[in-house]
Amino acid sequence: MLTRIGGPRDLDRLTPEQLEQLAEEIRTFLVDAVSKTGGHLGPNLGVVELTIALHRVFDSPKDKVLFDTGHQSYVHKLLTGRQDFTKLKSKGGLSGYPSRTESEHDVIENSHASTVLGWADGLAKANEVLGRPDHVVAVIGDGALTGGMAWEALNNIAAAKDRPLVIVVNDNERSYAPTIGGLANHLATLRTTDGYERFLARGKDLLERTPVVGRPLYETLHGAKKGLKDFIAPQGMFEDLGLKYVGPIDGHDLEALESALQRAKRFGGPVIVHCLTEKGRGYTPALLDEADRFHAVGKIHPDTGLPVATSGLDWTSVFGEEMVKLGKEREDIVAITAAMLQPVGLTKFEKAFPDRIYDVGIAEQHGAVSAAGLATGGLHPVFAVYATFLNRAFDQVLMDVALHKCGVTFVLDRAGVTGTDGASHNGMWDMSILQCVPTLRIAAPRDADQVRAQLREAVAVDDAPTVVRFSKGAVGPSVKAVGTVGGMDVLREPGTSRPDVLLVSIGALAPMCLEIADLLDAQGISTTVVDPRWVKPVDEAMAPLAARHRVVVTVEDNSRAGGVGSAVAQALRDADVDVPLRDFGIPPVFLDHASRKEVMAEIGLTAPDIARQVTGLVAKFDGRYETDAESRSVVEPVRD
Ligand SMILES: Cc1ncc(C[n+]2csc(CCOP(=O)(O)OP(=O)(O)O)c2C)c(N)n1
Ligand SMILES: CC(=O)[C@@H](O)[C@H](O)COP(=O)(O)O
Ligand SMILES: [Mg+2]
Repeated sequence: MLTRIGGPRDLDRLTPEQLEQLAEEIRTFLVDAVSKTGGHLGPNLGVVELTIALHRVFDSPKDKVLFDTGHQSYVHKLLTGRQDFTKLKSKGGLSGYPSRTESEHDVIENSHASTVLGWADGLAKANEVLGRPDHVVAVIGDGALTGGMAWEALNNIAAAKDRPLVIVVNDNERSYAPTIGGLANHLATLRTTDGYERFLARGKDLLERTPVVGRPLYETLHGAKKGLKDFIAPQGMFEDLGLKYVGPIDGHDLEALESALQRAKRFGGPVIVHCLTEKGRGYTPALLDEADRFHAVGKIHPDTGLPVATSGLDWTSVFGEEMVKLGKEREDIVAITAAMLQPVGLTKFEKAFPDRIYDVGIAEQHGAVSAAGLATGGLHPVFAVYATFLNRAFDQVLMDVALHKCGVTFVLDRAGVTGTDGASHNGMWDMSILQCVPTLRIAAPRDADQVRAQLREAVAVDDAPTVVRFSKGAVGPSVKAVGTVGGMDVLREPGTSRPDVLLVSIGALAPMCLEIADLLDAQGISTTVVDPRWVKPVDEAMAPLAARHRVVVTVEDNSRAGGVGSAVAQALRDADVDVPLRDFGIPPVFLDHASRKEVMAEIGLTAPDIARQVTGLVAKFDGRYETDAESRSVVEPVRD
């Protein structure tokens, strides 16, 4: 059945039995395909019937079918002519999210949550201004609904009672973990609405059979029905906003879904269709996964759901383990997650200190502001969040945390190129946007030992924000310092008092920088490799050290635009050290999905690429030195 679907209109001729068969085939396909490639298996298993119904009731691409976060758009892809999942999330294969270059049916490409309603509001307004009778349908998860932007949009959408817009709430009661907060509770009461209806029906029947008092009592109660309903199932929130509410609908009942979506389509104004779905539906290993219902899996055995390959020690675990130790040592340390407890490594901390961890939902801005409150209240919050998701909380870091001198530590996981989740997931902006936050300090640990050490240094700062940022996946080899200069670690001495290159190695790129030094050495070029550890502010010893070299090279897993390289260059200028500097990093472009290794090669962040360019650079400058040679090296030996 599935292979006969080349586009949404092929769904129209299917009988109810064939639609059920199609749903079954899609689930089988998803488990089979995604177990081979990895991806968002759980979320997509939960939206099979919903996506089929959406594409039967609405006419994409004329009607716009939008997905929040986009990780649950695999079924949409299958129904819109894309059924080769063999290279899902790999270079040259399908993106794990909607992609305009893939299909005219795709609109929102970024994977940052809670934006779909804003998009929908804009598109609906455009239809209105341009007189287009087309529909806009926005699918938003209960998790994404915990993001503030969703409510900013709802507030605007509700203001236009006659502007058609269909909002489908895909309510599976989970982000990764069960969704938190007042909204989740509200949605939960709505789920009991049909229980409420049964309660009313029973009550009416009983009262009508009760002689004398029954009827008048029923009339009184019926009059109180609105109040009663709001009490038992307060769906008033949406209706009070001026939004028509349809639901709750069984999100796996194709007939019920189509009927509700047809009603919504005809409504002629903003309408919410509240669908109850099951994340991981139809696949037992996902349903049994209490942590996150196989929200995002790697390659797994399809029959057991067990990972095909076990990964070694990863950055996230090193952080998580150290947090538990810190939690035992300091009662003032609390943790914050934005709906990603397990992915950011706080599961053990939560088990050890259940009263000292806060899951704020997908609400990074609130996470940052509440951290300012926690710090002002005498605690030291550690907000663990993916680097790319902190972008949206920049103003809160600047104006709430830093301006008020709050001791808050932001731990940025997935910093640098992550690759397979595409452009919006790379943690490539943090060391640029945070450069301009006064008093904020940034640590970029190079290995597990440095994560532990720098996390401790960070939580020791109680009057300014600190940031500790590290990569995705397995942590690299331990890289020992051979000396120190100022607060910086020397990873390789040049072996001469007249070294050619000062190579500034940032964070996890230390092994690559040592490889660059080896390649330069083979060319007869001497190199000092230094790891600043704290990249913001630039260490005071950097400029004098640079002055003792012919050229300076910085290498970072962050955008070149306003990154550490720019900051070092500025520090040299401020110190009147006029040594040629080349900064290597991520170009300020959106990077197509591919493996991290492939992306790093594409952007030239590899040892051979950089060594080749540095060789040319050294040859270009005739060796003019800023300072006369001093007999003694400025490197302090590491005392064991
Ligand atoms: C701003 C932002 N923060 C965090 C994430 C990570 N993330 C991706 S999907 C997800 C959960 C989404 O839950 P929901 O909207 O209910 O969709 P479901 O997976 O349940 O279908 C989270 C937290 C994100 N994509 N964007
Ligand atoms: C869609 C989303 O934002 C997350 O699910 C993300 O894809 C997970 O990324 P990791 O696989 O790096 O944890
Ligand atoms: Mg959900």
